[in-house]
Amino acid sequence: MNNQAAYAQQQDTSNAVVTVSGLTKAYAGGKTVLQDVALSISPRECLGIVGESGSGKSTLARCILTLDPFDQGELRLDGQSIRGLKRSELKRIRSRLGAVFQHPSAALNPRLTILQSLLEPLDQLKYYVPSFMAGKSSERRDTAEHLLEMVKLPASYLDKFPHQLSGGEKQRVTIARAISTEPDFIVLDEPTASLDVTTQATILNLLKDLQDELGLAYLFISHDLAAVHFMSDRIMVMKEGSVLEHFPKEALFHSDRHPYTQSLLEVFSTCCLPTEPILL
Ligand SMILES: Nc1ncnc2c1ncn2[C@@H]1O[C@H](COP(=O)(O)OP(=O)(O)OP(=O)(O)O)[C@@H](O)[C@H]1O
Repeated sequence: MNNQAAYAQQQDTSNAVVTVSGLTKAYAGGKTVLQDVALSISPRECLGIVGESGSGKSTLARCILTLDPFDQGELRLDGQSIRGLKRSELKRIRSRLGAVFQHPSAALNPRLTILQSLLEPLDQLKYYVPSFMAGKSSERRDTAEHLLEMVKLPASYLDKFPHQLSGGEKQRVTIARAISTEPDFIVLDEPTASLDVTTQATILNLLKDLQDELGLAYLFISHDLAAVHFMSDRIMVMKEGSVLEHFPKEALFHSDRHPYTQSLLEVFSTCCLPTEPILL
């Protein structure tokens, strides 16, 4: 057994919020984009995924979010296999998942106020009262105000439209929306890639604080190796749809890393990392 297989086998998957095994997918008429992918994510844990463009990171995220079908393998969310689930069961499971993507402008309907956008997911769960509002007001506006407070935006933003917010503020709104239904697990697919460096750091810190406060598990996808190192407990490297290696984050800079991982580090340090591996 190689180190990689031994490390994967050490993961305790008994209470994992997400478990993927043997996941394989090809787009219609195209080549295989995911090949025998396996991973698990425990409660309160962050798994970082890195790999060059086109290596299948976002496709994997979409499969885990049940937004894309896959051809082979198994996906378990909160211990339950999604295979053969009824629509109502899938809807309930989906409400336990959150997602934050690269472009907040694309994620927010320009014609809706921040109040309307924020409450879209909760509106779909008709009788659900989030625990953070238990014993408090059941007014929608109060719930939305509380969500904005959690991402450090003032209540006055509720009546604004997305074009009146900066990129970082819009991303805070999408984060507030992602946590509104109290998911256990959130996919963060390049959540800071469209933001300037200072805003990137504040958003990453916010995501870390929310993870601690709410006990969230994350799947964090990024080309920014410093950000992945900062956010993640474990790191998985993907190449051409397969998992190349998988290690605790402390081992990112070890000399026995796969040559491909070392080449990612080299490219990153040349373009983005002049002195220190961690910017935050
Ligand atoms: N809807 C689609 N139809 C067909 N092929 C697709 C589709 N979406 C992605 N692909 C292909 O699947 C492969 C993996 O794409 P994916 O977006 O998952 O990679 P990625 O690692 O997330 O890339 P990036 O870092 O650039 O976001 C690529 O070859 C891409 O062209």
